[in-house]
Amino acid sequence: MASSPVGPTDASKTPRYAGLSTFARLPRIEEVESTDIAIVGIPFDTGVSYRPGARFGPEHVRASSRLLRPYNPAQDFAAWDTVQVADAGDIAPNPFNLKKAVDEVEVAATELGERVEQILTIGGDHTVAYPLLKAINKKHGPVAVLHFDAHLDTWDTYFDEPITHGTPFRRASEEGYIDQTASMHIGTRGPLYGKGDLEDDARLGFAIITSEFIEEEGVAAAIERIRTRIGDKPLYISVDIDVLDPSHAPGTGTPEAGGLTSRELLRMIRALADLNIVGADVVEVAPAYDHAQVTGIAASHVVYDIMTAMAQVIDRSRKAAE
Ligand SMILES: N=C(N)NCCCC(=O)O
Ligand SMILES: [Zn+2]
Ligand SMILES: [Zn+2]
Repeated sequence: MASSPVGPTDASKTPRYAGLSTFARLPRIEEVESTDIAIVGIPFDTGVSYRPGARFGPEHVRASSRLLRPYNPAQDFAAWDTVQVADAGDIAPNPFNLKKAVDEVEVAATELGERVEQILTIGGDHTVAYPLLKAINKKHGPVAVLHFDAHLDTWDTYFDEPITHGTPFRRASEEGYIDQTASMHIGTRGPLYGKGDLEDDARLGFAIITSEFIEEEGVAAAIERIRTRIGDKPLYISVDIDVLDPSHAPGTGTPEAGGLTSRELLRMIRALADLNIVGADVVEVAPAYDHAQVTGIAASHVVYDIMTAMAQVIDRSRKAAE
């Protein structure tokens, strides 16, 4: 872009607790000439199987993101100096009809994707990953999905319904949006419906790094496996905040004991900054069960580190084109 990017409201001039909420107090998309990375909320939770409330996730993550600062030392990168990041507001799909809702998300994400380089979504329940992958498929073809979650989310139906927050990656795999040789779940744990769940999941193209593996072998070993499987394939990152232990993320709809720490999750995300990231979502923040923004802050930092990694991807490709 010609002019330098518009950054967030200056916290040394306007206190960070003042003003309307955008992610990290960044400008709204209408306020800038062109946008490289759009942060967009999807307040939606009609797909949940247990505790509702993820429809209030986007506003909670935005409110919990006010303390973020411009320079990310963990990636040695200042995203907002380099690319234009803006808050694109919310995609607000039909709350009463799941089929209509996923179609609306797909259309809105496709349109937004034509205007910006990358979209980083704040959910919303995990249902939204299905239409988001459908939209990204039109731009990039099948993508490697790196899915951080306590759950597989490759189940078939609930109450005979195919579109739910427990089924997005099965639908996406069946419809050909994911690269079945390069996709993975990270942080999986907890009870399943049966052993067949794992067989179905493998058939749908996912490898698994369990929460237990990370405890036993360590984060470095997990990173090594992720990098080997994904390589330079176009990469979509989907983070269900329930991948974190409930002590790190109580504010979510289907919590499972024995999860990751926020430190482990952030370290894995930072290690992916040189991969070919093409899109991401952070979902399942349900503020009614949160306390002191514990979950909101964890989610806002996950968004921040993914955003920084995305900005590095854009910066690299611009430098290579020069
Ligand atoms: N995507 C999330 N968070 N949860 C899926 C759990 C589906 C179930 O109740 O079996
Ligand atoms: Zn989950
Ligand atoms: Zn999930």
